[in-house]
Amino acid sequence: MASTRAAPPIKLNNPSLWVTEGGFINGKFTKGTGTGTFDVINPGNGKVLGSLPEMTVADTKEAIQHAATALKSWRKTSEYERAAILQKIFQLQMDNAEDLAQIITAENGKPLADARGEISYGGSYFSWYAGEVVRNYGDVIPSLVKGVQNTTLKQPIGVCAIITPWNFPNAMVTRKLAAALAAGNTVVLKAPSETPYSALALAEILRQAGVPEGVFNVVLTENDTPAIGKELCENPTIHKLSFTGSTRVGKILMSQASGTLKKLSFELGGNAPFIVFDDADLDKAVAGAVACKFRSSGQTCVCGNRLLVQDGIYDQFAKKLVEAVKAFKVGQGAHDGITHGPLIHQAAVNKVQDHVDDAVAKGAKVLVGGKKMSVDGYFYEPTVLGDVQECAIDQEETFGPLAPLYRFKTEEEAIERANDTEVGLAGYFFTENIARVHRVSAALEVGMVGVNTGLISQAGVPFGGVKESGFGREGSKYGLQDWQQIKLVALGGL
Ligand SMILES: NC(=O)c1ccc[n+]([C@@H]2O[C@H](COP(=O)([O-])OP(=O)(O)OC[C@H]3O[C@@H](n4cnc5c(N)ncnc54)[C@H](O)[C@@H]3O)[C@@H](O)[C@H]2O)c1
Ligand SMILES: O=CCCC(=O)O
Repeated sequence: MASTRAAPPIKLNNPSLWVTEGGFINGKFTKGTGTGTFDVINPGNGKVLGSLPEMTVADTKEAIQHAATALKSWRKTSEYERAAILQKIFQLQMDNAEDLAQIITAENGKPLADARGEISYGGSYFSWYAGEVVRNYGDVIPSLVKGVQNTTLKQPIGVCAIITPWNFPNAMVTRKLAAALAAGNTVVLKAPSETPYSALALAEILRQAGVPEGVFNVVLTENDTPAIGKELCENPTIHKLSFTGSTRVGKILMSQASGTLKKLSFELGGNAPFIVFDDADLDKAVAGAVACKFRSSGQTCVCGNRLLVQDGIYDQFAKKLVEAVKAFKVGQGAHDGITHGPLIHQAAVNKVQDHVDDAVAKGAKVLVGGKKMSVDGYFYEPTVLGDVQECAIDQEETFGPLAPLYRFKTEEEAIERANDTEVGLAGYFFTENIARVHRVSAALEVGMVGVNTGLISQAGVPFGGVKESGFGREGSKYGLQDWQQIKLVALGGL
């Protein structure tokens, strides 16, 4: 399979995971019918890591047709057969964990320790859904009418499209794909142009695991993203689109998908409040802020975006957070001892700078950081701003290593400010008061709440948002339902 490939630019134990031909259609890696290539950049040094072929709308249509053909037999496989394949994919992902992590770090920039964590996290969706799908029981529903038995069938939706972002090059795909395949669907993935090599490595893992041809397909593009996205939205053979990315793009896709009334699942942008009450355990709150705000250098959709800190604990929290941030080791993710890596590209660095400049112009103080780093690659100093007033961050996700501290006085004020945003993905708060735990958990307008923890994601829990953060849930038993149709069978004449 790998004989005509260029050697990987990074050291891999299993070089077959570095795919260079192009996308993956009907079980084969292919360049497709496009002309030209796009470059993939290592954000840790700004250098080109490799180039991959631009694929086309025609290639996307072909992938959809193969997925439709493959659906005919894949949907008839038993839950036990699909569970066995998912378990095999999990095992292969774990067997190749180090290589897959190296690929993530090379194209996304995150430190190797984080990339290794992503591979376990991403892999866990396959093992979790392997277990869940064989316990996917139906219903027998009491009948109002004599002689009728009501039962439900849970069936696959059909051919599904997946579009994912670059920030978790493996896990954002696997969280959708594992549930989609478990439910008996076939899939066409449009991979992010920043991190396509991880998506292709996953395709190779699925190929090695014996996933039948056409069940999983990958198309690649940078230039034709809007056209290929439109095809995935408008093609009548596709019955579901699952998208993770920005709210801006989510709105475009939703309007494009309306012509065929596709089922949609959207995991969109966030603007998470991170609230520290006076009665919080200070050390837990600081550790939570470091994990939540600075994970992946602030580039996760569930990162705290606004740190609301109560007056009585504000000064101690600010001091300890600044000390913790000063201890970060920022650099190329592949280098030893690095705790925080680069941002994905220059535009991301510029956005952090814009948010810092805007907040400072409106009265905020720089407590640490506050500047781009003058090194190769796309680095911004991990930053804490104090006494932040009304500014752009209130309504915009920074998606970078910037912790803005806002002071507040009362619980009511904190909740009102936390909810004063159009989006509602995650929210966090720290308190040792049990009544407050229940009150504030109920009051936050978000899909996920972390109480006394900055990390909430696991395969077994429902991940998703409210308001303009999207709809649908991934992971957990709800995540499987999102990839199924419920069909009533009313059997009469009994
Ligand atoms: N809720 C979640 O689970 C979650 C997870 C990760 C990231 N995100 C969000 O994603 C955003 C960051 O990622 P991004 O900047 O890459 O987002 P983005 O919306 O620009 O891109 C996401 C994906 O959509 C594709 N895309 C862009 N324009 C498109 C179009 N017109 N048609 C079809 N596809 C298109 C991109 O190529 C990429 O594959 C943040 O807002 C973040 O919060 C959300
Ligand atoms: O960036 C979004 C996903 C992050 C996670 O799954 O924890």
